[in-house]
Amino acid sequence: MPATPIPVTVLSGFLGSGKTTLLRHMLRAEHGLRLAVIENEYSDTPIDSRLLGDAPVKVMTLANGCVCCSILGELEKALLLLLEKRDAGELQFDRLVIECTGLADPAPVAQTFLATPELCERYRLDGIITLVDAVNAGRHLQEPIAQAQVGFADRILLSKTDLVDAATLEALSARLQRINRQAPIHVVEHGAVDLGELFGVHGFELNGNATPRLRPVAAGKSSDRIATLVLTTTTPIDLQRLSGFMETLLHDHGNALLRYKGVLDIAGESRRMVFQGVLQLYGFDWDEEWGVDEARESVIVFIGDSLPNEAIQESFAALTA
Ligand SMILES: Nc1nc2c(ncn2[C@@H]2O[C@H](COP(=O)(O)OP(=O)(O)OP(=O)(O)O)[C@@H](O)[C@H]2O)c(=O)[nH]1
Repeated sequence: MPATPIPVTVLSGFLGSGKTTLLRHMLRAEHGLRLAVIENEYSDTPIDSRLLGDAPVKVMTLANGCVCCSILGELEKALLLLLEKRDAGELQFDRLVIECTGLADPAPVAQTFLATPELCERYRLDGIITLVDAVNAGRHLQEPIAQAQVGFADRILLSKTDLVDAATLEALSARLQRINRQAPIHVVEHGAVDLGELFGVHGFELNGNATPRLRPVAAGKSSDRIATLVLTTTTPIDLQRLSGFMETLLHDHGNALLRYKGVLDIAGESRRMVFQGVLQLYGFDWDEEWGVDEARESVIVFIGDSLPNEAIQESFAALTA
């Protein structure tokens, strides 16, 4: 029987946003999970300098049974090494957390799990968690990469909220929610947060989880590069025309579509169609049937980078015209 894939959480967030602080909390928390952590960066924190030597990958088992792995360079090598050691009974862990560097785009890390066959079988990308530093967010979010980190997230965590007033926090939450209307926002206090909110996200699975859940946003227009675009219609959509629409969109803007999810009412079909994707990688499937009295509605949510919203809305409207 194939082994159950190991769930993987990618931890992203701009420089100094509290990733290491959260990791420490994760490694200390009494959750009963055996975590493996990959620190995908070179930094001067004590844990790293102890781990890094000449070897590209160093693995250390912590006192509580968690595994900490530090790499210089290739993530794939570290992932395969962890599997090898786990299969040989040298390491035990049932969940993996990968800390990205503050300046990194989390997409390549996520794509490693979606596009590398040996890794897809043994690991399951569970979710991307992005930390946002409430004190420095104004400055950080001027950087497109910091906005992209928010755009890719399944969960957004706000750190250092103890240092800002309620109005600042509210304005920041509204801004983040406009960038990414799908991800719930949680406060993390010096790394402390309910881990139940962060693990078991199933953010990249189609069945039961592709239906977009839109968070309410305050009125106002987004001035950020990364923003959420929502397309809806109550008219059933022709499957072929939909395929054409998606193909064109992916061809023209594939690299700008950070995350997207949809549930669709397809003409002549009693089941709902669900799909989701990251950049050019996407999958779709037929899901449950629509209920007899259920109001059918197609909803697609794109979190995109500088998308021509009006043009996309027009071509979508033309599908059912
Ligand atoms: N006041 C306050 N400080 C915090 C909080 N979370 C983290 N910090 C502090 O913020 C600083 C940066 O935290 P780190 O956990 O090192 O951040 P990081 O994202 O790992 O940083 P890099 O790896 O350099 O990108 C540290 O001094 C933490 O103690 C918080 O909720 N409140």
